[in-house]
Amino acid sequence: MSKRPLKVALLGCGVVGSEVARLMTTTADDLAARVGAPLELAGIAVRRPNRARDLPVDPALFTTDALSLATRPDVDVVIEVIGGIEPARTLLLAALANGASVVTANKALLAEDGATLHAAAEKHGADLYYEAAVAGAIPLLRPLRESLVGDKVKRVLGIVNGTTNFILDRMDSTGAGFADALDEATALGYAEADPTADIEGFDAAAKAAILAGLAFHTKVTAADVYREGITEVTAADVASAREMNSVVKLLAICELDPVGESVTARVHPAMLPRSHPLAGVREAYNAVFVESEAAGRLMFYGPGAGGAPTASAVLGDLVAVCRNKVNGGRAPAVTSYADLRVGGMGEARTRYHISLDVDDKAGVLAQVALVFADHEVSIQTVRQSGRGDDARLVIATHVATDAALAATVESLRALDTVRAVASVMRVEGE
Ligand SMILES: NC(=O)C1=CN([C@@H]2O[C@H](COP(=O)(O)OP(=O)(O)OC[C@H]3O[C@@H](n4cnc5c(N)ncnc54)[C@H](OP(=O)(O)O)[C@@H]3O)[C@@H](O)[C@H]2O)C=CC1
Ligand SMILES: N[C@@H](CC=O)C(=O)O
Repeated sequence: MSKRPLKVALLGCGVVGSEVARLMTTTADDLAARVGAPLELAGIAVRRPNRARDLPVDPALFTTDALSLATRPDVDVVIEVIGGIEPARTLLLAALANGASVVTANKALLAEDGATLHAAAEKHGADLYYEAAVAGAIPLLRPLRESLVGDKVKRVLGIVNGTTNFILDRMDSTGAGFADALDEATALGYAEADPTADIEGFDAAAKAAILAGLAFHTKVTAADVYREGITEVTAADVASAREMNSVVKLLAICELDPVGESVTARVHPAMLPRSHPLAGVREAYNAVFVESEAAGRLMFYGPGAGGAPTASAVLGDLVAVCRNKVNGGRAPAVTSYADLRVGGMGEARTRYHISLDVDDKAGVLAQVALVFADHEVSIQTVRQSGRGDDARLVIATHVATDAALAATVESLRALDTVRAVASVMRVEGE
């Protein structure tokens, strides 16, 4: 084993960083054996150095001067688990310019400015690894970057946000309210520092951008991703889904068009039949299907958020970049040669379920059908349940444009036999 310890600067010591610090300390011998050199924590940058932290590390390691720590000449690797765009971007660019390799879990930054970080890593001969940025503990980015690089990926589809999956699962399985379920997800360390990023779909959109870029060898940013969060999903939507033996999930879908010229990436809630494999993904777990030409359909599944699971992915990257330091190598380059057109969602393929609370009278179906015909929107199936005040129609339809959907829903609302439009939900996987 090489005798010189590799020095590691840890930027951030919150939900993820504290588990990284704990595991680096408690598994130091194993990590040293796997790397071929001991790893030494050079310092830990935080905002509040005097905050009580129950960690087996020397309190003298804590500092508020993240920039000095990240650019210390003796630091070999910088781990960034602060989050957000700034100061993280400045710190990582300074660390890379200093020749340090970088491990980060920061999907927001990678999805906004990953190209600049990759260019800096390339220029300074340093590594940039970020397995923890997408789907927590699940090994997914390295399989895309390395294992599948000889294949042609055509589609990536899955659940990539633990917090929203936790909320939707609680609403479905225990009838919990949205706010209570979000509080629970936050207390468990799943949510972002500002949980708006989770519930409005920004976090999943950032992950979709990273996945699409790696899968299709092109540049995709979060701004390219069509995004809807789960704040509009109501208890009625979840109940409608349950009535139809379905669940509501927040999906991220990245697709290469059939001729391979353009890419779409979208994030939105959708109903999935309970028989669909993604419907069984509970709590803060994530699952992602990767469909490629030669391999076919692969499924990646595991804990998508939380301190220890995410720290596992960070430590995997840490060992990889340290091995590269010891052996004088570098990670395989991330390719973005394809320069594909990037767009949002293809509206023509949008399927919806529209649930109507109706008066249980003869003629209601004919009235509803006429509305769809008037707007030139085709009905795929109609299911009727309940009687009297509980009567409900669920109409599966294919809508070409958002305007046609809005006009159809407005006309349905105006019918005297329709008491309420209970939910309008996009559908996948039937
Ligand atoms: N939580 C999760 O399940 C997952 C998180 N991630 C990503 O990991 C990163 C960290 O997340 P998480 O641990 O949950 O976040 P936390 O909010 O729990 O921790 C953030 C840490 O950064 C420190 N910090 C904040 N601002 C500064 C600053 N200006 N200078 C130095 N330190 C600073 C905080 O210091 P102090 O402790 O003093 O407040 C805290 O230790 C984010 O990018 C997140 O998206 C990725 C996958 C899963
Ligand atoms: N807030 C994120 C954390 C992991 O990326 C999530 O809930 O998935």
